[in-house]
Amino acid sequence: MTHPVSPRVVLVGAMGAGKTTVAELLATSWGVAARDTDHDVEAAAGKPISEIFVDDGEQHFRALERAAVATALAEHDGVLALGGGAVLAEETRTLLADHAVVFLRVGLSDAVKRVGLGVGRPLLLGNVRSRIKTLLDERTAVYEEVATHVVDTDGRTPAEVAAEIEELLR
Ligand SMILES: Nc1ncnc2c1ncn2[C@@H]1O[C@H](COP(=O)(O)OP(=O)(O)O)[C@@H](O)[C@H]1O
Ligand SMILES: O=C(O)C1=C[C@@H](OP(=O)(O)O)[C@@H](O)[C@H](O)C1
Ligand SMILES: [Mg+2]
Repeated sequence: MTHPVSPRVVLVGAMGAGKTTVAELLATSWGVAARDTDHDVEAAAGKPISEIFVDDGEQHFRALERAAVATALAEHDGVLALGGGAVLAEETRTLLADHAVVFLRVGLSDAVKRVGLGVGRPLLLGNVRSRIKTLLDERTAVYEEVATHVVDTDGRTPAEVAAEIEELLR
């Protein structure tokens, strides 16, 4: 790791992979802080993600997200969860290149079960299943590209996923 401050691990993957949930579990286990770029974006905008999309558009959300990721990578030394689309930005992929990055892999059917109606996730408006399928098809190769480790989450509890990450990074 070439940075004075760096997250112990950065979690990437699709909506419903469990990034936010597993980040909290890992951080608790390690006695460090969990941080989530979605929360940082909401704090910066002063409103929930769904409202940012409606009021300001996805492009504005992505700009706030790029800035939130860059700041968090530079100053957070705990566990960092990204939003599912953060890795679409080339700038973010470049910044991730010298970090420990775990791709939490989730298949279509578990992802659909976990996100429910998709409330709070504006990209899932409409048919949740077909939206997730499209996003998995478009993005899986990108998650693989940025990852230093891959962990399967299908049929496993968040605690099991967190335990595997601890083992991998031990
Ligand atoms: N391994 C898992 N098994 C079952 N449910 C999970 C798992 N991981 C997360 N969840 C649930 O799925 C939903 C989405 O999880 P979340 O952590 O917000 O995912 P992400 O941040 O990757 O979109 C939450 O309700 C969470 O409790
Ligand atoms: O995949 C995406 O483009 C998005 C994922 C969401 O985060 P989670 O992956 O934590 O749900 C959130 O950043 C926003 O709704 C867009
Ligand atoms: Mg999340």
